[in-house]
Amino acid sequence: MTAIEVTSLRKTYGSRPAVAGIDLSVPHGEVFALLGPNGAGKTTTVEILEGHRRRDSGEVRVLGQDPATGGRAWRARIGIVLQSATDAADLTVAETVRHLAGFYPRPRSAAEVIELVGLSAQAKAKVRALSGGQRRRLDVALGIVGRPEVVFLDEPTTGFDPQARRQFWQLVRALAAEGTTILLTTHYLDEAEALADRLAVIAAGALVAEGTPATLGGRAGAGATVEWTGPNGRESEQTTDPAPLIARLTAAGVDLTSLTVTRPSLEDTYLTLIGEQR
Ligand SMILES: Nc1ncnc2c1ncn2[C@@H]1O[C@H](COP(=O)(O)OP(=O)(O)OP(=O)(O)O)[C@@H](O)[C@H]1O
Repeated sequence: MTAIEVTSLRKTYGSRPAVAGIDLSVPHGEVFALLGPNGAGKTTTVEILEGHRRRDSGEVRVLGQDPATGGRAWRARIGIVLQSATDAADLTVAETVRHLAGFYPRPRSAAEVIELVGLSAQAKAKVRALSGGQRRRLDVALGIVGRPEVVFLDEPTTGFDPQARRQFWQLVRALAAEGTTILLTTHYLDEAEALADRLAVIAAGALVAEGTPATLGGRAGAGATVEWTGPNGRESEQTTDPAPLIARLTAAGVDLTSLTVTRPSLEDTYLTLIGEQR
């Protein structure tokens, strides 16, 4: 059974379609990334899946349940990290996590979650005294304390420093290794590439491409650029099959340490896909 199933999802605000017929299918245990420019419809889609927003039409199932009618038991199996930060509160980090843990039937221990998100040194600090990035880590802690089967992460690492981002990636991998299904939105293409088993690009409310990080938008079959230093200086050639060219260059005595083979990055592919929509 799939963890998340979406068919012909539509949502319009006023006369403006935000989600204009999206189909998605995410199997159990997969890390799935939703990419797309500002206003593409990612948050709207995710909030409908979380049961936080009503759809106009289409079918949605999360863990077999329609989120629009999901009850408390279903909600306890879902973890949510919203785009907006946790409300500033007078509680400490540990108190906040413990408080939320009390709403779940089989929560992780507060100390474990605080450790997982790298906030142990701040456990006794008041939430309102945290920095923006620390506050975001607390959001993540609150999203996973209930040991959810599906976690929705909407731009989870916005405001993280590079070290915190890498730490967060480890956390996502650890959750995935435990079999947690993860739906992630991000504007960081390196993050999508590092974490996602599969990804989808949406633009103007429609899905424009779907695939693995290696195959998205025909990336695997895209040509490579081979560059080397020859007798006439720096030279380059585009090819879909670099091996014969490299063999030729080797036979011609080209200095191999000068040789580079580059393929379009995920960001190149993404920008091409988005550009085609404009
Ligand atoms: N509550 C709302 N009322 C009216 N319009 C809305 C509302 N929420 C979102 N929209 C509009 O719907 C469209 C999709 O917004 P959404 O927040 O889903 O995009 P997004 O892909 O998550 O963008 P971002 O990357 O900036 O977070 C946008 O045009 C936005 O202005």
